[in-house]
Amino acid sequence: MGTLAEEIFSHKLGRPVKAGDTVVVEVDHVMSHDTTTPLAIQAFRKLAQKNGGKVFDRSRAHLVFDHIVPASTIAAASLQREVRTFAKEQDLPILQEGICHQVMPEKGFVLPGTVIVGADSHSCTYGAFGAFGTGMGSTDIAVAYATGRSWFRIPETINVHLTGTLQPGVYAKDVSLEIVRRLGVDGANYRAIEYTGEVIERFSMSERMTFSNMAIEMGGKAGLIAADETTREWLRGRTDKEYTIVKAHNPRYEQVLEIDVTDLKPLVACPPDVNIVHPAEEVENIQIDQVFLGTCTNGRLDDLEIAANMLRGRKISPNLRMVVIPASREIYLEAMRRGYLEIFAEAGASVGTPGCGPCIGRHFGVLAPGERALTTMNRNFTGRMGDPTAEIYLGSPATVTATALTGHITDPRTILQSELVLSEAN
Ligand SMILES: CC(C)[C@H](C(=O)O)[C@@H](O)C(=O)O
Ligand code: SF4
Repeated sequence: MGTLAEEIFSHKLGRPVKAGDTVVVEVDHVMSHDTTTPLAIQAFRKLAQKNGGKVFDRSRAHLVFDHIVPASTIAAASLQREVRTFAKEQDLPILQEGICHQVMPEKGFVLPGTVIVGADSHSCTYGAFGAFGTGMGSTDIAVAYATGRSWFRIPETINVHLTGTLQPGVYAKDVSLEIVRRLGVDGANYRAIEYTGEVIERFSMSERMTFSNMAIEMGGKAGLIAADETTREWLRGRTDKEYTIVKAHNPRYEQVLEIDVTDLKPLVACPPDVNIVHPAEEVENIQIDQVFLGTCTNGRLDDLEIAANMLRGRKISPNLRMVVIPASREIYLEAMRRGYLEIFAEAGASVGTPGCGPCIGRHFGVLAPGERALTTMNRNFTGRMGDPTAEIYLGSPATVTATALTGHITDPRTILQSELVLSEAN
């Protein structure tokens, strides 16, 4: 009997546990990336001596290069060389084919009922698969690499229950922003968020990942969605491992937030916090210097498809730049086959290699003082994309693309209205 978080931990431990319990669990997978692995290595070297200096299980430890790839500075290149040396010592591959949170599921490492820890705050994305995924600091990750175990205080759960039907032009990202608006940036501190309801059930894995990904923007430890046939279908061909679909049973939630999505409009989060959310139509006069379509929140094939359908045969506004970065190589290749990359390039966008891109301002697409960006990212913190006086606005791929066409924040419904793309995209 319990919430999805309680059920996952009970399943892992083979005994019933509940929120508030502190447990030590054998983790299923451990992940760190190019910017967090160097620190983890330092801690690991101290900790792992008695293990013969080896990671607990080569098949469950994952080094991903995604944040600054290919390296853009000498400092980044040097740190990456350090990680490569470590990877050789440990006989571990380096996964350099996209954003960690996209690549981990694609490789079949994220399975329902499992526990996954990552040295990145958006490791909560794995919750979309009914896995307890959470971010940890590099030292905790070093412990997990050395021992294969982590300790957890099982979190209380906030249930976000979504009903109704989305209007054309309104997407999973808009609903996610509405949830942050209602709960606030610390409304789920140390809690798990469990997303339920007919809207979630209808959503694809990609859309579900957008929700789970943004749980941390409310302080959430995890953003859980019970696995179902949609999950099974997505995982088919990606793993031959057995897994158990764990569900909540008579859960006792700390709080329930019900949202009927029917009247929601396209939304934009304004700087400097993700919960400063306004309907796009109310902030339409804001001029934008750069739009960015990508990241672990919205850099997947369906996101690119929405943008490609809107940009086909058109040019972006001469007053801004557009950067498009597919979240993984798999997505990049499929987008290429479908002709999306060609549409982006012909429209005037810069298409980048899979990875985090401009998301943390350390690769390319950096903002100058006072510039404004509208992006599909999950965070709009001050200074994140470059100069601290630059401003970051967040929206759906459709809102970002509509804005690319006009040069100022634009409600995508004004562009989509007369188009077939409306019915295709929803
Ligand atoms: C660089 C990394 C530690 C960071 C995180 O943990 O989230 C980044 O991915 C981010 O999105 O801000
Ligand atoms: S895409 Fe952005 S939010 Fe996601 S892991 Fe990379 S830097 Fe973090």
